[in-house]
Amino acid sequence: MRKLKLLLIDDEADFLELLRLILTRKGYDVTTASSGADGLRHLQSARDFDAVLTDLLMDGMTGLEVLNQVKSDFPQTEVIILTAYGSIETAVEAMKQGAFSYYIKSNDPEEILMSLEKIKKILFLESKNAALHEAQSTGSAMLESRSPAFRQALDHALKAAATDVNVLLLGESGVGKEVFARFIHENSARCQEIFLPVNSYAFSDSMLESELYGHEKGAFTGSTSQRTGRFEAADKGTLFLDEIGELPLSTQIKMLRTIETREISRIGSNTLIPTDFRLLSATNRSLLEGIREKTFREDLYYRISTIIIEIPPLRERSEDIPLLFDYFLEKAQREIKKTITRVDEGLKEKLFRYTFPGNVRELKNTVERLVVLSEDGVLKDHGLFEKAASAGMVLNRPSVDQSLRQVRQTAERQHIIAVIEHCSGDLPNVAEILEISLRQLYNKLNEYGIQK
Ligand SMILES: Nc1ncnc2c1ncn2[C@@H]1O[C@H](COP(=O)(O)OP(=O)(O)OP(=O)(O)O)[C@@H](O)[C@H]1O
Repeated sequence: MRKLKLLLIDDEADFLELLRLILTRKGYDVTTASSGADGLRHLQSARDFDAVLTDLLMDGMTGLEVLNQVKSDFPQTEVIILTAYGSIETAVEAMKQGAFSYYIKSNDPEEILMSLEKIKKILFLESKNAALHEAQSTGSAMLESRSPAFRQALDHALKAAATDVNVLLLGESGVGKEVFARFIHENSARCQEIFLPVNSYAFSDSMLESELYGHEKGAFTGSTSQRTGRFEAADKGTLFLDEIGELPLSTQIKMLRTIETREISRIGSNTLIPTDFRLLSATNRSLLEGIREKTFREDLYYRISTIIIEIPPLRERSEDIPLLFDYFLEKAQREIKKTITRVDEGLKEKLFRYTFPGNVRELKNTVERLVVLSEDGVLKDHGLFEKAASAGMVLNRPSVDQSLRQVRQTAERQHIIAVIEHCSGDLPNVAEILEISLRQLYNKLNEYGIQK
């Protein structure tokens, strides 16, 4: 855990220096100020002190005034009142006004250390709870599926959750790789511990290493305080590395060692710190191609991919669009606080035939947008798909690396599912519309893995 950052305020220079020495030796990061006004200037410029220790009786601004100012401007910062024996009553009054504790200057300094240890524990629990809350608040998902390929992926995820092995999640952007990672974590023995996502894209190469490994104060320009990295913070829990294909080669080498030894050292330190994390990774790029092009290390690939789970794009499980649509519609109504009483029939048809290049994320965003635009409880398409088409996202537009056969199969599969939905599962009727025999229809259903 990082050092607590303290501000000491006292106009008695000798006592200030003595306390500074004691606390610095105990490993605290200490700043001193000789008056209340000077202290507030430090607070305003640094803004991230964990605790202020202030004398009560000072010329100019008193300790009580400092306390009130801190509590109104920096409510997260705790205040410990330092006082001489004669003014205990005022110190007690300070506690009523929000001080964390008070210390009588003639007593054993051990008392101050105990108060600071308590603050440290509270801060640690708060940060852990915040991370856990963040992890759980986005944890809900719609994992029911009629698609055999998606159900198989889920089944593999559940089996992987029962073990502690490294899992690599593959799939296009927006298919739900992070949703799967959370699902694995929540079904694993580590479910009570932290789930920590890191997106390699979000950081520059140099920042990424410090994000993963942490750093000591002064390890590089700008590192003004010590920082715990994600590998260390994920101890006992699960670390989810998204976009792993984007890792720079230097970080890949370092990571390989970390995965093998389960030890890290912060940048600027040689001390090895053990950490027991479970690693889940994801990418929407071909890592095998990366290996061929020498942008991804083969040894790291084998380390992170004990189990590989491939999540199909939404266009290959379009039978799930109605389920997902209902799920997101319900959610959007709750969040946006609008009630939808009717969905335009034409809209459902269009949604169903659209290929969703942005996958589940795009479906979710589309539904949210339509709920916002809805009037009188009616959900209409508002020309959204025409706009998408004119912007180049033509309905059913295949990606350029697909063969004609693949394009034909995707289109056929979607069309068959749409007609089954239209005929409420009446297969003879479906065969008639498609102008094929019932036997040919059954063959197609088997070929495309469509549930009847
Ligand atoms: N099965 C699902 N149930 C509910 N929401 C889902 C589901 N799958 C995806 N989503 C939603 O779609 C969005 C994208 O999901 P997620 O971030 O997991 O995708 P991803 O594959 O990791 O994307 P990227 O590669 O861009 O990081 C999120 O808002 C997520 O909540």
